[in-house]
Amino acid sequence: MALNKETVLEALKKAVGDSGQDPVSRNLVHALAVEAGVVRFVLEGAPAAELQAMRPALERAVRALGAEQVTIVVPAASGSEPPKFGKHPTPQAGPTRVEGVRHVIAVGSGKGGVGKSTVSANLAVALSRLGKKVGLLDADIYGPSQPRMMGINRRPASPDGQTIIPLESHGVTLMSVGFMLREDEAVIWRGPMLMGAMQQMLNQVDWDIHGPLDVLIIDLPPGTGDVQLSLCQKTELDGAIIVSTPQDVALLDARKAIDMFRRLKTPVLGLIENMSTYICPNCGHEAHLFGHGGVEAEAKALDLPFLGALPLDLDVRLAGDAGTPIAAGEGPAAGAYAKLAQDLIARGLV
Ligand SMILES: Nc1ncnc2c1ncn2[C@@H]1O[C@H](COP(=O)(O)OP(=O)(O)OP(=O)(O)O)[C@@H](O)[C@H]1O
Repeated sequence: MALNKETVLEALKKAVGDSGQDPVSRNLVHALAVEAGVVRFVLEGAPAAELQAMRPALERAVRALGAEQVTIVVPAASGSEPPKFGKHPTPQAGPTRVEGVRHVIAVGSGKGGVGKSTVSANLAVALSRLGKKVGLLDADIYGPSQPRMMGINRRPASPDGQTIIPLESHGVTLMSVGFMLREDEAVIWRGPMLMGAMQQMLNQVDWDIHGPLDVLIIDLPPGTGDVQLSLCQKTELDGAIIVSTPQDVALLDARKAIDMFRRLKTPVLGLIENMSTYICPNCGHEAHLFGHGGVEAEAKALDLPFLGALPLDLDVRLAGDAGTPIAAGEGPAAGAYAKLAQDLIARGLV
């Protein structure tokens, strides 16, 4: 059966049995996105325990349609009174600096699922291991994955109801839009509220709670939407790093993202090729599942730095799913991230 929004919604309707109770009719399914075998949506509007209970059946139903990756975001349950989050943006003349942060680097991609969040998390951890003070802001509103990848998901405290105290994981100061979502806050998915939420995450979070950060890495949503626009216009960025796989279809979208950053006068610091080579763990044979070298060639053509190639490695996914980025350990993938981090430092970007 085809994989598209209609077939996904049909499958979700039938996934939990009783048609009167199906999550689509109950309006629990929000921000559904279906793209190249990847299905994402937010499940909210009922008690978190109930949503968590129905999640496996929904995932199974979508996978049965042939989806390769299914991301179902159930907003974190609220603890004590949370900081007020998601408001209209306050007017601001031009781009402002993020206080307590020396460098701000956005990590973007044209296409979804190319590993932008994986690269952001691992780069943050690798830089931290090299002694840098690192912050990571997960601004991927359509599928915040840092709570899972960094192995932490709870609502940050706000002693005064204004300042948001970021969390800490694997030596990285962390804030995710995923920490802040509650059942009644779907409004932040829309234009002006979204800009307000971005402003809050940059300006209300106490980023330098443990001293000034050397770098804040921002994990953007894929594509060229409101978040990117708002960020580039309102925040002084050092630049953006673009992650792509070597496939033509991913490169095509990467080009669009680069074009957007250039038009917004945000320097593109370089390109990273993810899922570059695959070494068979059994026989050592090297294969190029998504092609090879395409991103380096693209960087050359666009006269941009090529920052490195990262292997396709099952352990990278397993580590991300388990909440400890591979860069926190040892081995070839961790080494590749350490090299990337060293290179950014050598270029004076961090
Ligand atoms: N080099 C790699 N080797 C193996 N698996 C990888 C690699 N990079 C990413 N992955 C896996 O691919 C999937 C997608 O990665 P990730 O979520 O980082 O992509 P993304 O570009 O941030 O996606 P999104 O569009 O959802 O924001 C994840 O399951 C991740 O663990």
